[in-house]
Amino acid sequence: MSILIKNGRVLDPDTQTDKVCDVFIQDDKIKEVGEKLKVKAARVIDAKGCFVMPGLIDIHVHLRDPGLEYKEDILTGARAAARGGFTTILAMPNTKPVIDRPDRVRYVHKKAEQLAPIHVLQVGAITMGQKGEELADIRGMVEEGIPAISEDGKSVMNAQLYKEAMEIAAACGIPVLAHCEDINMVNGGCMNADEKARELGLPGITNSVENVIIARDILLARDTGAKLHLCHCSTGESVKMVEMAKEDGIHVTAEVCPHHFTLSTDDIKENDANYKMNPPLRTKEDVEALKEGLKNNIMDVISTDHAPHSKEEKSQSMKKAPFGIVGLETSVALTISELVEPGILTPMQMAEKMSYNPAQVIGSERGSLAVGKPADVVIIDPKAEYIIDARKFDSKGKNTPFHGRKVTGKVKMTICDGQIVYQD
Ligand SMILES: NC(=O)N[C@@H](CC(=O)O)C(=O)O
Ligand SMILES: [Zn+2]
Ligand SMILES: [Zn+2]
Repeated sequence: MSILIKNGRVLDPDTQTDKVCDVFIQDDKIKEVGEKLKVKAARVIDAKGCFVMPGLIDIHVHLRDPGLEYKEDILTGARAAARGGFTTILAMPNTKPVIDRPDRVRYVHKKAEQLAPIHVLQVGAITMGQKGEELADIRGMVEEGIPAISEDGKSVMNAQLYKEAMEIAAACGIPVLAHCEDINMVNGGCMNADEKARELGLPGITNSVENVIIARDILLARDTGAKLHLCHCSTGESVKMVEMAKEDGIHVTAEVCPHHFTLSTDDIKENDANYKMNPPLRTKEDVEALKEGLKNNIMDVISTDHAPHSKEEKSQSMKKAPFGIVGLETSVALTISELVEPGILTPMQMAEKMSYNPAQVIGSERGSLAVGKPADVVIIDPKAEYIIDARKFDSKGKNTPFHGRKVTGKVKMTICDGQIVYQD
């Protein structure tokens, strides 16, 4: 099959292309990029007024498969991703059982190959059962194709064990995706520790809960030479520490999730657990620091931390409900509405943070529209206005604080390996 995407604003960080032109796809590859291409194509798409970017890459997703399929499964999660403009996603290993062995990685990759419209890569856990006691078979899982290791959902609190894992990751050439949370400091907290928490009578989570582990992980990355990627950064201090680490030449990258640059603790509605996630929504000052960090490229990646839960689970009180919100189907709209429209990020920076940079973190050849690359492409109308309706999500998870929010920016089409996998 051949596809000609005409007249879009092509934004490709890899080739530094930002101009209105055409993209010609033949079979599963980018065949030609240029102005007014004279080619015969089976399908011609008019992308006038739209962004044409390399397919988006989300390196932080929870697919809940195996074992928690009532929240999400590989097929529904991958469909939600395609609808959100993503052509590659990384699935975190905090499933049931935990993905801590090669055969468990194989299960996900096999099922994804059979069912998923996009690329699903399984991340391996760091310790057996995420118990923090003994290392998982990291080398075995690398042979099975994991692009990274992570203990996401918690931190490996034993720094010596964690350091050993980082050494293995460094030797294998894969990054460590770090969830930074000192579990001893959480103390039952369920939202940011601030005036609002006192008002609501809820126990708080301080910035230090995150900051102390970020500091530790950066120091261990320096000692081990491991590639450290900091997940869901939420504090102003995290931005400062990442900046310092980069100045020192330490291999560290960092991500910010749309909810952390869109909402602050002030937006929390009383006893609505759709505002409960880990790390929690922080203060306006933190939000400003995250935006500034994204703008000046200290923060490299926008990831969703798509964390689906059932309606029953999220209908519980702020105290009782599990942490996490869905994000695959709202990320593009929030990034455009909150960062691109107000001029904080250029459209090119959006392509960097949602596609090219995440590809670099995991050493993927994707995230590029260079000739010869896999034909993973997303077409986005940056001017389309609509109201987010969680009931229309392909994800099983409807747990979002953004239901009913007016946004700008809509995914019109997602193409993966030359196949149209989503069309608005
Ligand atoms: N972010 C969350 O609030 N929850 C995630 C775990 C995690 O990403 O730490 C989950 O698995 O539900
Ligand atoms: Zn996490
Ligand atoms: Zn997560």
